[in-house]
Amino acid sequence: MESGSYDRQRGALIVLEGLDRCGKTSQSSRLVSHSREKRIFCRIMKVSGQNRQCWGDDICLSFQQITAGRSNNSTAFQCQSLGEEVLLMESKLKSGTTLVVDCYSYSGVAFSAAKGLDIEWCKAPEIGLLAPDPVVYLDIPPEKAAERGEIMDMSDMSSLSFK
Ligand SMILES: Cc1cn([C@H]2C[C@H](O)[C@@H](COP(=O)(O)OP(=O)(O)O)O2)c(=O)[nH]c1=O
Repeated sequence: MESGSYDRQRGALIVLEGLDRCGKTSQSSRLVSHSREKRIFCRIMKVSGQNRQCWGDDICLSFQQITAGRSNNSTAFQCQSLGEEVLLMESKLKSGTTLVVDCYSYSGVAFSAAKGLDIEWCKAPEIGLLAPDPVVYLDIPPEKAAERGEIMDMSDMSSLSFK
C-alpha cells in the first residue's frame, strides 16, 4: 500500500483478531488515524454479531459469528445478509478504501469450535467472505485481558480448548 494514494487502487482488507480487551479497538483507531495522515482512505468496520449498528462514518457489518448455543434461525438470518455485506465490502475495497476489521470470521469459528462444535461445520457459513490481506493476531494472556475490565467469565475461558 503506497502513501499518497487517493487513487483508484484497491484498498486493503486488514483484519485484527484476538481476545476481548487485547487492544483491537485501540489499534484499529491508531491504524485508521495513521493511514488518513498518509492520505490513504481507511475505515473501521465493526462486527456486531446479529445486530447492525453504525459508528459515525465507520461501517458496521454483521458477519455470521456462530457461537455454541445460538439457534439455527439466527444463523440463517445472518447468512441471508452475507451477500449484501460482501458486496458492500467489495465496493468499498474496489473504490480504494482500506477496511480495518475488528474481528472477522476467525474468532467466531475458534470460539464455537473450542466449545465443541465441529470446526468444518463452523467454517461452512464463512464461505463467500472476502479473504483478508493481513490478519493481525494480537496475543495477550487471558488473565491480563481480564485485568483490563469486566469482559468474560474466566472460569468459562478455562474450559475452552484452542488448537
Ligand atoms: C492496547 C491497550 C489497551 N488497554 C486498555 C484500553 C481499553 O480500556 C481496554 C481494551 O482495549 P480495546 O482496544 O478496547 O480492546 P479490544 O477491542 O480488543 O476489546 O484495554 C490497555 O490498558 N493497554 C493497552 O496496551
